[in-house]
Amino acid sequence: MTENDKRPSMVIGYWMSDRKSQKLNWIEFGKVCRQHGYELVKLDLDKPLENQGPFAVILHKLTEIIARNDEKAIQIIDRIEQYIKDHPKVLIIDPLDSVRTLLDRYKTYNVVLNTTLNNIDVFTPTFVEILSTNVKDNIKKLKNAGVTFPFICKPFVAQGTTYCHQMSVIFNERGVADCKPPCVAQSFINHNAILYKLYVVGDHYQMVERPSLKNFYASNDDRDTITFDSHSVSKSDSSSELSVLDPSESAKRSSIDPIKLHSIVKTLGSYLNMSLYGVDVVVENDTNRHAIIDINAYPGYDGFPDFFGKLIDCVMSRRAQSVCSKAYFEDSGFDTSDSSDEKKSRAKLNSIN
Ligand SMILES: Nc1ncnc2c1ncn2[C@@H]1O[C@H](COP(=O)(O)OP(=O)(O)OP(=O)(O)O)[C@@H](O)[C@H]1O
Ligand SMILES: O=P(O)(O)O[C@H]1[C@H](OP(=O)(O)O)[C@@H](OP(=O)(O)O)[C@@H](O)[C@@H](O)[C@@H]1OP(=O)(O)O
Ligand SMILES: [Mg+2]
Ligand SMILES: [Mg+2]
Repeated sequence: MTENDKRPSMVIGYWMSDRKSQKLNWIEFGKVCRQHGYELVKLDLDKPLENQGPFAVILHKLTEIIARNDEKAIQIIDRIEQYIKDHPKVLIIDPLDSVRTLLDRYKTYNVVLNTTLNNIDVFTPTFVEILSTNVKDNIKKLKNAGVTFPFICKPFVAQGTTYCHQMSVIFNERGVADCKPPCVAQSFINHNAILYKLYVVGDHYQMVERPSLKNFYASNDDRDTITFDSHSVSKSDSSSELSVLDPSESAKRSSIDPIKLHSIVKTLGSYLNMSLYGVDVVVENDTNRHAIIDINAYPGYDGFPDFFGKLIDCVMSRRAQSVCSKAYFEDSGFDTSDSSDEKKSRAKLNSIN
């Protein structure tokens, strides 16, 4: 055993679905954690966390549990929130309230609307919430909000359910009957079928290009509603016919502005209070304005180089920040030496080693 092996570790409690951990090859992250003095332990959501810790960090993708909202799911989330309340020094990536905001498309678009990003030509397309099935009322609502045809209809819940990626493009008043409330109606932005995905891990980010929906025009106003699953359009291997530009259209490439992307990350990180998220951006034809059309908690990170290296870096820098935060000082009576939780954690791991 080397000196390094004997170094006491902090415990990172994590939870994500087995499907997600397989996709990310999560076992490898355990090795990266060890190299940095952390131990990775999967949370058993059916048992009290008190007996599983103490944890220095809780790292999670709980979107599907939060979105489920049934009795068992509520109990699980309550348990986690109670643990965090009882252990204010635990770092949670990301805070559950912040994730809840992102699970609600309407709230998310409102956050973007209220940032300073508008000053640099980054915007969220005009949107309105549709809560009723009354077509007449909905037409009025859309008009008042300034949502124009064609528009895209997206389920309120943004992640974690089977239906949350089922969308429709609506071309006329007749099509308004196809809105499936509760949903958000959002003006369609023509962008030559190119989507830019901005993946964020703390202070690091990476942009990847993806296929997207083709251009649709107000002059297509007699068309029937198009329904689609977003995961069949904008994955790296998608080849949907909805992404094929009409032959008359030039496939002129939009120019994505790296300075705008940088500002998006810097601005949204603090407004959202999130470390692990993805932002979908399209560049409007002709105007070159950058539209934020979607924000995802803990996205796929497909194509993100050295994801685990950046993730542990994010954990460590967020810990350093939280150690310096007011809460820490208040709670520890200005004693910046080991917290009792950390001592217990070390003792436990030393006894295992
Ligand atoms: N306002 C818009 N204007 C034009 N195209 C849009 C708009 N909003 C969404 N799209 C298209 O629809 C697709 C799905 O929309 P969105 O990203 O909101 O769905 P999602 O299910 O949340 O996606 P993800 O899998 O990234 O979470 C986008 O990838 C893009 O091609
Ligand atoms: O399917 P992928 O791996 O790509 O990841 C997708 C991820 O699915 P997973 O995390 O469950 O795998 C989705 O989460 P849920 O809606 O399912 O909660 C959502 O965040 C998408 O935006 C991600 O797509 P991306 O934005 O990265 O293209
Ligand atoms: Mg998206
Ligand atoms: Mg999304």
